[in-house]
Amino acid sequence: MPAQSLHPVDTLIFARWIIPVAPNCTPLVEHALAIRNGEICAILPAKEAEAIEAAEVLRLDNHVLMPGLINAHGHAAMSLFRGMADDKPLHTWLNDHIWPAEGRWVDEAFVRDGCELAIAEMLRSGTTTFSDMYFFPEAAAGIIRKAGIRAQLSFPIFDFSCAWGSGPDEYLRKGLALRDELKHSKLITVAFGPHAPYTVSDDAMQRVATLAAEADAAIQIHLHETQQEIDDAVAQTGKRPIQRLAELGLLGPKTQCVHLAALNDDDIATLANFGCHAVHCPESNMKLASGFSPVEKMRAAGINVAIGTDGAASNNDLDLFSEIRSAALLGKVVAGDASALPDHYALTMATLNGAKALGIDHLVGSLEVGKQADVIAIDLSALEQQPVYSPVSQLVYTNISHQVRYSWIMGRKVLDNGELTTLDRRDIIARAELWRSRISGE
Ligand SMILES: CSC[C@H]1O[C@@H](n2cnc3c(O)ncnc32)[C@H](O)[C@@H]1O
Ligand SMILES: [Zn+2]
Repeated sequence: MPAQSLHPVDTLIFARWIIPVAPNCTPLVEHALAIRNGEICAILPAKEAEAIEAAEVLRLDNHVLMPGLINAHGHAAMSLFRGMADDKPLHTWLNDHIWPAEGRWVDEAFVRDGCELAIAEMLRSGTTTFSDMYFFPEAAAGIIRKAGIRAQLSFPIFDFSCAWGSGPDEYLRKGLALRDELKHSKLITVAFGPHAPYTVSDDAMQRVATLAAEADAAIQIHLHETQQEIDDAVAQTGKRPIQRLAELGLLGPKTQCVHLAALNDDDIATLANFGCHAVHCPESNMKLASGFSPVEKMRAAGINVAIGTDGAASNNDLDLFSEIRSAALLGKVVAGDASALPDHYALTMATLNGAKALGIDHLVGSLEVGKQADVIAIDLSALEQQPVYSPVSQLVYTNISHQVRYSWIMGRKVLDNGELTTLDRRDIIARAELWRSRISGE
């Protein structure tokens, strides 16, 4: 597109490198990206871009521009439980610590404050889209709107009562009402969030499958997280959870399967046949000693694999760049092959693959003309990144998240030279400390 036809644009960003992710991660050197009405309207060599008129121009020497990161699984409000129950295996962590604490503390105010803390952390470390599965998703939606971040809200469904509702009937009614309320939202989508095979009955699973198909909605579920989950299921039902979900109609191209840290080759073939997406959470899987996800085998089978942090109570941060690095390193160990999970694939998992998993790859996940301007800028001039042979390598293998300087979501600047523009960092920290002292009984 000739530069003259682009006048005027809202934002014009010159950068040393642009990593578009699609068609690939090969960096464009000394290029510029132009934004108009929240969309990317041009990516062109810097020299040509000088002719473009813009309301705002940024010249980011030694920065790399790339698509905002997509955290495909988490429980944002659990940030307020960060560090509360460490060094325990999943089932002890959940049954003896987290579920009792949630029963005691989680209400709308907890979700609002925890969600705001999580979003602030995610924005500061380069995430522009996240997927959340937690109680009071309406409260999360309010904070998401305030922050200006993009999100998928997977409303929770399980067989038990909680502060948000009495059981599957109420969860489905409230979740569908939220989906209806947000149907015109440009930033939020609403998905079904059946918690896990071991907390949702066959009847509730079937209702989720039917209602999600009717609504053409996505489903996100914790699945095959530990070998114990599978052994218990086989003992109780005679079936592996993936097989049971396949029979109940839960698996399909809109199903996002989180963890998958205990899989055999038949499980992988089933997920691939149904076109399911995988969400890999390497740090949570390691911290809870849940298992190893065979990412390379899933990739070879044609499964789209995205990345998530899980909640900050099992990670213990929401830094997706560090998750990318963990995924790349662990992928090599699990495959027994140093060439497994190469840097460009790890970066794609946290961007375009995340967008595909959440069904929003027509909008975000790569820097392409016509896509929404969800863009981040990372400064590669710090000592810890020198020398820069390859910006993709620096992003994946060095400690980079503190170098995220700018972030735009739908063209709106939400991180400006490292400062949040929509949220008050000090106020968020003060409220987190209040929750800590309340929960600690001080
Ligand atoms: C029903 S809201 C979500 C529910 O999930 C719990 N949770 C957090 N992390 C995990 C995990 O790794 N596996 C299973 N369940 C998890 C969270 O505490 C909420 O109760
Ligand atoms: Zn989870």
